[in-house]
Amino acid sequence: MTNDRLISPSILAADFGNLQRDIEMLNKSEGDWIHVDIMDGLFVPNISFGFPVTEVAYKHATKPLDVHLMIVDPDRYIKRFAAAGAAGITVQFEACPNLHRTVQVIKETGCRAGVAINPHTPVAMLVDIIGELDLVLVMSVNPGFGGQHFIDNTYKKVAEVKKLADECKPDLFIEVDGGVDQTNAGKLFSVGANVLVAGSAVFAAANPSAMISTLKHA
Ligand SMILES: O=C(CO)[C@H](O)[C@H](O)COP(=O)(O)O
Ligand SMILES: [Co+2]
Repeated sequence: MTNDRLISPSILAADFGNLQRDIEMLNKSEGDWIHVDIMDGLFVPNISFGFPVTEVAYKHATKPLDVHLMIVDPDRYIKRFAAAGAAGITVQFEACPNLHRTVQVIKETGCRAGVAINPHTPVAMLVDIIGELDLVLVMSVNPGFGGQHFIDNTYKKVAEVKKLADECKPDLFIEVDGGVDQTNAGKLFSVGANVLVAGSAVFAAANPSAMISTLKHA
């Protein structure tokens, strides 16, 4: 497995009536992680799901769960998502007034620690914490819903994260989430992303597994 072109399909777009089937499809695909989107109706204007669905995903998955917390005050729930099976936990920069502490709490659980930045948040806000992180997630839509249109300014932001990472954190995972499909995946990898999340592009495809391969080799 190469480490520079990972795909993290989002189960937000899966068929929840057939979640086990969809996760088994992901297990057999070229996907690397399984992205789990947690929305609380406060940080974002939508509610997705919580611990029971995460536990079901963990029960059936043979791949690491990449948990994306779009919730206010995430410190309250980090340990519970770790116990539910997360391999990595990403919090939103905008939801964390004491971000170093939050990152420390994630690391104490043994999970990979990630921070996501919304489309309006400058990459420069991460300068004083990037050395502590395992992953930076550049949101390429405003979080809260699947199936949104990719924001083109993301390419510039990914290149900025890559430049920072080259200076102080060369093994950083640089992930992009929102509106990722076969029209932008290749360019995202070329500007420095090494993990792409895809929900709609995968699960709306006639052959989701083949779409994962298309994105991985874009
Ligand atoms: O975090 C998210 C939304 O806030 C999702 O991970 C993202 O939207 C994936 O869905 P799609 O590929 O359909 O845009
Ligand atoms: Co997400």
